[in-house]
Amino acid sequence: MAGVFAYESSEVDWCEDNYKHSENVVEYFNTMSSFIFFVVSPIMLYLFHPYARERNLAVHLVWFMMIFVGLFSMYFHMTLSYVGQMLDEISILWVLAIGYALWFPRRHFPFFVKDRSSFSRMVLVITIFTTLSSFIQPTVNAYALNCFAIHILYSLGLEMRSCTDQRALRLAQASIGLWVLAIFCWISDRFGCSVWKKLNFCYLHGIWHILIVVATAYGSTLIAYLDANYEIPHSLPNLQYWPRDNWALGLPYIALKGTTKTQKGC
Ligand SMILES: CCCCCCCC/C=C\CCCCCCCC(=O)N[C@@H](CO)[C@H](O)/C=C/CCCCCCCCCCCCC
Ligand SMILES: [Ca+2]
Ligand SMILES: [Zn+2]
Repeated sequence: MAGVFAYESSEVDWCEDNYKHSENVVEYFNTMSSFIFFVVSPIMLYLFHPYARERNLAVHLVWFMMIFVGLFSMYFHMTLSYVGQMLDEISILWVLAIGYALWFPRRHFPFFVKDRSSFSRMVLVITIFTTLSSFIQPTVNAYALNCFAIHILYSLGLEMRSCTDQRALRLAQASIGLWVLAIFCWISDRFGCSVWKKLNFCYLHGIWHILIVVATAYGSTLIAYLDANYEIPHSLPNLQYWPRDNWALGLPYIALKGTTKTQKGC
């Protein structure tokens, strides 16, 4: 039993050299780069607040859970233990489940689902089942999680087809661009390690951490914005950037401008 907590008890070992900078931390850069979760999550909790107050305070669960994803990611890379890997992957699964339950567009619900509460209950049952199944073959979990990302991109593509809102379109391009870069780093670290070792650059998984957190900040704001246009159009949702609206590298958020119904472009 204690073996599942043992250092390097996970079958996964990322490209970064083990114990290079510390005898207690297996992958130092991968562990430290997970700190980005603790920086971005509180800011996103703050930026999501006006939208969450209007729509549903449960929205805060997404970025609240992301703090735990960061914590478990740090623990995983510090130990490369089996428990660390499972906590890291299962926490990502639950963030995705919360995102689906909150934001999956009502008009795309399966025919037998009548409202969002039934849909959320269905997501809960599937997530519990998937959590239990994740212990059967832990090495395939990460690939299965990435398939959810592909489904999110597909659903976003469908939504954006009829969108004429330039800010939303720009945010979609940025989110997808960041996700593509992130997934390139993740796959390259997994399968191209020998090449990166020759180049003496084994930090791609750490870079993935940074890119995927920013992609999630961009992507979740865009999804929430599309949701706000359908669910709370009277609050006139508007996309802005923090800390300054004209700063292209800021974090996006939804500003609510009022209470009059208007026709939007998405
Ligand atoms: C309509 C549905 C809306 C759902 C939106 C919810 C979006 C947030 C979902 C997930 C957060 C991703 C957190 C990533 C944590 C990375 C930790 C990590 O690096 N773990 C690795 C091991 O250390 C592990 O191998 C990684 C496994 C793969 C994880 C795949 C995550 C999918 C990310 C989905 C991102 C959506 C971006 C949207 C872009 C338009
Ligand atoms: Ca390693
Ligand atoms: Zn990681």
